[in-house]
Amino acid sequence: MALADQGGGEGTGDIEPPLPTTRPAEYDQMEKWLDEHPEFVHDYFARKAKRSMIDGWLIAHAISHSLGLVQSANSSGSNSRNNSGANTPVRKISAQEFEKGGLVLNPMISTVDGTPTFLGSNSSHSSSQAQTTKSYRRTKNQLKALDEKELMYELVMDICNDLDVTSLCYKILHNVCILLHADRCSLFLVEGKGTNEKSLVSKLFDVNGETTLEELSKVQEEIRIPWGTGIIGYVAEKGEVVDIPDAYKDPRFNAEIDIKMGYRTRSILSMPIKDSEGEVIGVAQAVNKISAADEPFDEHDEKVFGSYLAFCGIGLKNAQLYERSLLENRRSQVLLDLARVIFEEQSNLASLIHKIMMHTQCLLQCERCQVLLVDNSSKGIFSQVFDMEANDFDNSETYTREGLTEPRFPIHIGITGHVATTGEALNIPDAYADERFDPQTDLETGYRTRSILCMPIRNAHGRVLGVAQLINKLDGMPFNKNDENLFEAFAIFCGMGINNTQMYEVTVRASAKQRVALEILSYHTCAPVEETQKLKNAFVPSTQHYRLLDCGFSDFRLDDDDTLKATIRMFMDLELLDKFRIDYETLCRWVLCTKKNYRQVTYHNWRHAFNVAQTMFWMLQESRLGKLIGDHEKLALMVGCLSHDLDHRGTNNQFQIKTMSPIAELYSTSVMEHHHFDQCIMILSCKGNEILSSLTQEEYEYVIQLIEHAILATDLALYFKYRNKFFKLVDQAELSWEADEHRDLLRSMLMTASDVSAITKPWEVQNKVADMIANEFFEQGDLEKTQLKIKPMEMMDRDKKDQLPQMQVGFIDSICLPVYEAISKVSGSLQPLLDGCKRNRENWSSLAQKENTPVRKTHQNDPSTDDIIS
Ligand SMILES: Nc1nc2c(ncn2[C@@H]2O[C@@H]3COP(=O)(O)O[C@H]3[C@H]2O)c(=O)[nH]1
Ligand SMILES: [Zn+2]
Repeated sequence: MALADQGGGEGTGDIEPPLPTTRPAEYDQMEKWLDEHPEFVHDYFARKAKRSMIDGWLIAHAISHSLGLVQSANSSGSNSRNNSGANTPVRKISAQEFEKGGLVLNPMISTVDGTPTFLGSNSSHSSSQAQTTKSYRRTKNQLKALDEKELMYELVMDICNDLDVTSLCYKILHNVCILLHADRCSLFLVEGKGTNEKSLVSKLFDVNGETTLEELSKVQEEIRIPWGTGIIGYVAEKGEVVDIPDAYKDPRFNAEIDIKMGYRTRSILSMPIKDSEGEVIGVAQAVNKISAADEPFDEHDEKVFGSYLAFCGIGLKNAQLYERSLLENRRSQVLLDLARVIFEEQSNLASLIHKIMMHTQCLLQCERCQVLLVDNSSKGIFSQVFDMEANDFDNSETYTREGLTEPRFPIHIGITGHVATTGEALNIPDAYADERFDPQTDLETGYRTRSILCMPIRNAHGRVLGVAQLINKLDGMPFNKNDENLFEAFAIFCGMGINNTQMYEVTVRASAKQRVALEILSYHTCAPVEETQKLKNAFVPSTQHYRLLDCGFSDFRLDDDDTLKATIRMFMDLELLDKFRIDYETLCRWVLCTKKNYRQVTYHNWRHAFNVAQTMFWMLQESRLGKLIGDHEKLALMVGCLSHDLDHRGTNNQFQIKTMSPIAELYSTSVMEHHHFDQCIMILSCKGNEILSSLTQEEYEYVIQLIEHAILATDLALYFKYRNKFFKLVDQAELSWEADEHRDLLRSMLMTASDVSAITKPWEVQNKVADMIANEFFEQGDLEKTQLKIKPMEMMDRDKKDQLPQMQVGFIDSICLPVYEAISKVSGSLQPLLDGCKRNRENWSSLAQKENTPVRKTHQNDPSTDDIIS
């Protein structure tokens, strides 16, 4: 292979400038040099060859003998890239390959449950491993010495293993000459089976015992005989033998061929060749029996001929099946190649269609190939029209790939319109004879449309996306069944490719829109400058002042500004600003922004987040945990607490799922918690809010991972999942500070302990907070009743309000006491939380007794309760 022949493929889209038409002398020198240095060529190719070059090579070598379309490197001395098909290796395949022997390949698409599929059921023959074998053949004289039985045996053996149709036909004729002592023999094969246009085509004509196959193939012209015409047509149609002693006396005999060949036909013995099912697949004809007295063929000859052709029929059928399986294989290669191109090009519709058209044009060899896309918004018109002519291959500079957007024309006109509206494929041999054809464009352009093959392009759901149309086959014939089959497969690939590309374009747009939305959002999320400056300049009172280290702390006395300053105070006391080089103004902005991103819901608002952070602060400062928990962990826990319910909507995870909210579409478990974390990240990455910006990349990733873990841990479902492991470790005194998993578990438990810490507060505080929680639950319950028309769980049912005390006892028993008991065992200084929780249990319990209803272990997230939401 000459490298110059294959260079610069179109396959990957990188078009190289065309080389000059006359090949400069240095090219020849260079090529000579390359020929002499194969190692260099190999090395160069291995290092530098582009994908397109390799594809070109593969295609050229996979189907290298396609009807003269392969440009030989040294043919006419010109560079092949300037010939038709420049830049594209696909030019080297032609649909005519598939016409070989007049075979119609099976349709490529079968239908499974109404869905088109390429997986055919006709693969039985294609798995054939058979090869054409070159066995030893006896000479003519050796054969003549055999008796008739032996001869028949030899001649049958001679053909039984040959799977090449041409060589097999040659052998058959050669042997028939010997068997029948005939001067010449011919063989015709049936074409167009299953159609109304069956005919007989000469495979080999006038073979005598002497001519070789090579000699014959050089001179033979194809002779096509219409079905039922002449002697051959008669034999095929009737399936009968015809024995004619004197041809010139038979009206079916056509003397023209004798005149052309300068030959005199006397006797003829013509016989059908049938396959194993008795169907005529060809006709063999022996001419002029060689005998001393010019006797014609006799009954005995008929018998011998008949017996031999019975075997030939089977052999021929096998060879045809084998040939077809090879072609099907080759066709699969072509389609695979197209599939690769299509799936490589997902981003640009125009370029994708250009590539598809190029492949189609190359394979189906027609003058024009068009793809018309249906307008998505106004279904009655084609929005884009792509048009490629055969000579566009030669004018790649002038050819524009962009689809013409003007003029838009209505779908209801002409052939394309018919296909787009009905979804029906059309194969029109003569456009002007079809009333649906609109000759207007021909009139305007002077072009003459003859044959048209037009197919709908559909997406996976069967919606017509557009229409693909081929005009005028280059060989002047109408489009045939094979063209239809191939083109249908192309249309399916087109549909997939166009669909993918359109989806990709939609996704790109959606993503751009989302980015715009995020930009706007982050502008509004951010704290206003004045507020940041005010907070930055404000005096931050001490921990004592805010009683932040008071276990019974409550935010009730504090106004919003105080909650902000108290938050900053906690960061200061934990020395997080110094340790993580957090810019003070950035911290102020971040705290403000975090607060702003809590909604004004009844319970899950900023105040809740602030209280949770305070409990965490208290635990980190007051207990021995503070010494064991690392600074990065402390930072993550504080950021985690403040962010853990960001953008809460006052409704729980189950509600998101039941209402199919967009958040539930994003996540299937810990739905809201994932959203809280996403919001946290969004704020942390907002300009001016980057409190973690001084961390190294590694530290940053670690802290973010800890924050995520902390926020997700506030999903009580996860608390239930992991707590037993933790309780066991604590009970068996096996909790180890060295083990990452143990630390993870501990941090999770601390998050839960902080999250539900209102339950540990003095009674007035707990009572008020419980009321807030209950009210938020009732609000969700109201929504469930009114919007979802479902019965809410008791805890959320306003009508069951009176049951609050026993439900609080249930909540304490199932969730709170176990966690406080466990963490008090880890650090004795956390005991006040447990004590507070127990005191509140007493209070709720005595209230429940007053209500005189049994205490129920009820909580939405406790799997041990009956009321767990399904
Ligand atoms: N029944 C009840 N549930 C509570 C109480 N305090 C907290 N919770 C629940 O515990 C959950 C902890 O995580 P969230 O803050 O998301 O939501 C909280 C409520 O669902 C309470 O006093 N009573
Ligand atoms: Zn919470």
